[in-house]
Amino acid sequence: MGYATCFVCGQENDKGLHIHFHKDGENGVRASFLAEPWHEGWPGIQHGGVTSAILDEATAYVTFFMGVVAVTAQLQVEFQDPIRVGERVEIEAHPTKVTRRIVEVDASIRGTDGALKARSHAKMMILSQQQKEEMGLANLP
Ligand SMILES: CCCCCCCC(=O)SCCNC(=O)CCNC(=O)[C@H](O)C(C)(C)COP(=O)(O)OP(=O)(O)OC[C@H]1O[C@@H](n2cnc3c(N)ncnc32)[C@H](O)[C@@H]1OP(=O)(O)O
Repeated sequence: MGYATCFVCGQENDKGLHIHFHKDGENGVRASFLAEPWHEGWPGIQHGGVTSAILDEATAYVTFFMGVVAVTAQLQVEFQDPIRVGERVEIEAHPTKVTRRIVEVDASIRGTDGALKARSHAKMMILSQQQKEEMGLANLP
């Protein structure tokens, strides 16, 4: 699923996070992740950029499963509680508003006990055929 070389989900990206996202209900997305030592910023704490990349990807998978080619135009992240190295977290995303060109998505990361670690609100812009061509994505559905 997704793209083999993607930094977050690509199974062929040696340096990637290798997160497997799956559909949850009609439009939702779910995944799980274990923070490793090489994902830290401050000692023992997952880097906020890694957290943001995971939220961005979960958001993108909502549109991916909708069958449109979209890019993140806006991503607003709240970091609520540190994600510790060695800690498993659960990731979830779902659409909140769909218009002709923009899909708004809420995503969250929680501990296995359900405690909120981070959440985001994003706007995904659905690309026109011309934009797909300009970005080299014309061969995608
Ligand atoms: C399977 C998973 C694959 C992995 C995917 C990972 C997801 C990603 O991280 S994608 C990479 C990161 N994102 C990007 O690189 C996107 C870079 N940005 C762009 O390419 C462009 O700015 C793009 C396409 C978002 C918008 O460009 P464009 O379509 O020309 O916008 P434009 O025509 O000016 O505006 C259209 C409307 O959207 C609005 N808009 C444009 N940009 C934004 C924005 N950033 N935020 C909010 N609204 C915006 C405009 O205000 C306008 O609204 P209205 O029609 O009401 O006036």
